[in-house]
Amino acid sequence: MEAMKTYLITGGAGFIGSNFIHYLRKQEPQATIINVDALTYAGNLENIASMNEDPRYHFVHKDICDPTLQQLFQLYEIDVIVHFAAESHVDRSIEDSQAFVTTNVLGTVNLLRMAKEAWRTADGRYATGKKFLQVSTDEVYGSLGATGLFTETTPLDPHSPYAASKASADLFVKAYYDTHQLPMNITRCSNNYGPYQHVEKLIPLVIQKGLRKQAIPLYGDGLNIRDWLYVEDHCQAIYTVIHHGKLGEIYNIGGQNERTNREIIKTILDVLQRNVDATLSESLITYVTDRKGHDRRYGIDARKIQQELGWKPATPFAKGIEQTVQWYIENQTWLQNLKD
Ligand SMILES: NC(=O)c1ccc[n+]([C@@H]2O[C@H](COP(=O)([O-])OP(=O)(O)OC[C@H]3O[C@@H](n4cnc5c(N)ncnc54)[C@H](O)[C@@H]3O)[C@@H](O)[C@H]2O)c1
Ligand SMILES: Cc1cn([C@H]2C[C@H](O)[C@@H](COP(=O)(O)OP(=O)(O)O[C@H]3O[C@H](C)C(=O)[C@H](O)[C@H]3O)O2)c(=O)[nH]c1=O
Repeated sequence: MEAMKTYLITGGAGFIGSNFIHYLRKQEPQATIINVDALTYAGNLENIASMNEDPRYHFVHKDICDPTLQQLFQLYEIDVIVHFAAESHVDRSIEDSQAFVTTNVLGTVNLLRMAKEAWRTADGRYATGKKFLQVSTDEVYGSLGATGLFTETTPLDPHSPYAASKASADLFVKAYYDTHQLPMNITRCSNNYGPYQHVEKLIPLVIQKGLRKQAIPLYGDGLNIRDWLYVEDHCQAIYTVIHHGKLGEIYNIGGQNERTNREIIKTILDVLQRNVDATLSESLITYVTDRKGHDRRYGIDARKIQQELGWKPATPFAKGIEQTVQWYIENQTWLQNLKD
């Protein structure tokens, strides 16, 4: 039987990190889970409140740039680092990119240095079972035209400061593998949706505005395309890569579910009309000035993870969006309690 693992999760109070902690606990009831989160505006302890009584769960309120995090490697025999913590919102990175460089680049390098120090043995090798999992994004590849998909060998061509900071972090993770053989994988996923996502992001924003009958801002011509994946499917993909991913490899993750932003908004309004208010109308959609440098289309070729590791998305979009809208309807106080 495999020994119980100890996981260091960064950013576990955010959207995907908190969903991952719930997913991991279901898969491994005995695993030790350490959640390091600085609780920025995007971190919310309510997302993981159900873990509070769990004796094998430990919350550490710290910044990933803090060098004293090294102490955690003395306190615990950490096996896997799942690195979610990041400044994650493109619009904020356009306003001011400093925090993106600090957290996404310098914070990642701090973690890589600590993992190398803690995990490397005197002969320069690493014990089996150690892994640094860098949770990255398809935005590092830039933007697609009308055809084609991002593969793992698509050249990096980030456009927003957010994407540039994630691409830079990915390159440091790769450099630690190439130079120090630090055991790692990088995953690059498309747009996620589901419970606990901050209202600054398109899908929760549309649900909130719809519930309040307020104008829904749609950037540019509304025809930019994203490839949407239900967050639990992303969590399952990450878990699969942790356990079966070949060291040093990059895996794209996506839902084969491309939609225009206009289509996404209409779908959500349709769910709200059926469940909450039959009078809601598309007239709430308000075209606003486009995002600067707005990537036109993302589309993921996920054949590598599907064929080599056997992962595929389990949640059809119609089902995922219905249960997501339902979750926000039932958790409106969660929406109101968010920090700006
Ligand atoms: N949201 C998406 O659609 C998507 C898609 C692909 C990849 N990703 C990547 O997944 C990861 C998680 O994204 P998300 O949408 O859950 O983000 P999020 O903004 O919801 O959560 C980020 C979390 O990181 C924490 N954090 C931020 N700076 C920190 C610091 N310096 N030290 C410690 N903690 C810090 C925040 O408090 C928060 O809990 C990110 O790395 C992001 O790049 C996101
Ligand atoms: C907030 C908002 C967004 N939009 C548009 C802009 C995008 O074309 C699309 C989705 O925007 P959002 O900011 O929700 O997500 P992306 O910019 O695609 O980035 C997201 O997906 C990737 C993979 C990550 O890696 C990011 O962390 C994550 O935030 O809707 C609007 O039209 N109006 C709005 O008010």
